Amino acid sequence: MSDDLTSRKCTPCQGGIPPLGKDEAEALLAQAPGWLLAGSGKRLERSFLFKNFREAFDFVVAVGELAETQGHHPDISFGWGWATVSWQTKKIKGLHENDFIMAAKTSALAESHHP
Ligand SMILES: C[C@H](O)[C@H](O)[C@H]1CNC2=NC(N)=NC(=O)C2=N1
Repeated sequence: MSDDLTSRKCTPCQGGIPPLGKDEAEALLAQAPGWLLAGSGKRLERSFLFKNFREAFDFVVAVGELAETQGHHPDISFGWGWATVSWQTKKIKGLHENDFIMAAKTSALAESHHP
């Protein structure tokens, strides 16, 4: 991997470290308002509501662009006026602090998409 910060990818995405335990994940959840642990504590999920399809779609595109810049990618489902975003570090089949950072960034994007 390059030294260039702009080209670095999520370190936990390379695997080889343990996922967060339930207690650790629950503690971090306090800093991620609105997010819930799903999949027996292996995923972080939140649903967002929007005024229409376009706003939901634009939000999904913005989260996708964020994912590409960060090298860490969510599972997203969406439809007319809603989107559900799920974060997990797939390489470790569970959660890492990075997922909580991405969740916080996702929430900030949602706020800017329905002012
Ligand atoms: C090489 C590449 O960076 C990795 O495969 C990344 C890509 N994006 C990823 N995203 C997520 N959510 N989990 C991963 O383990 C992951 N791995």
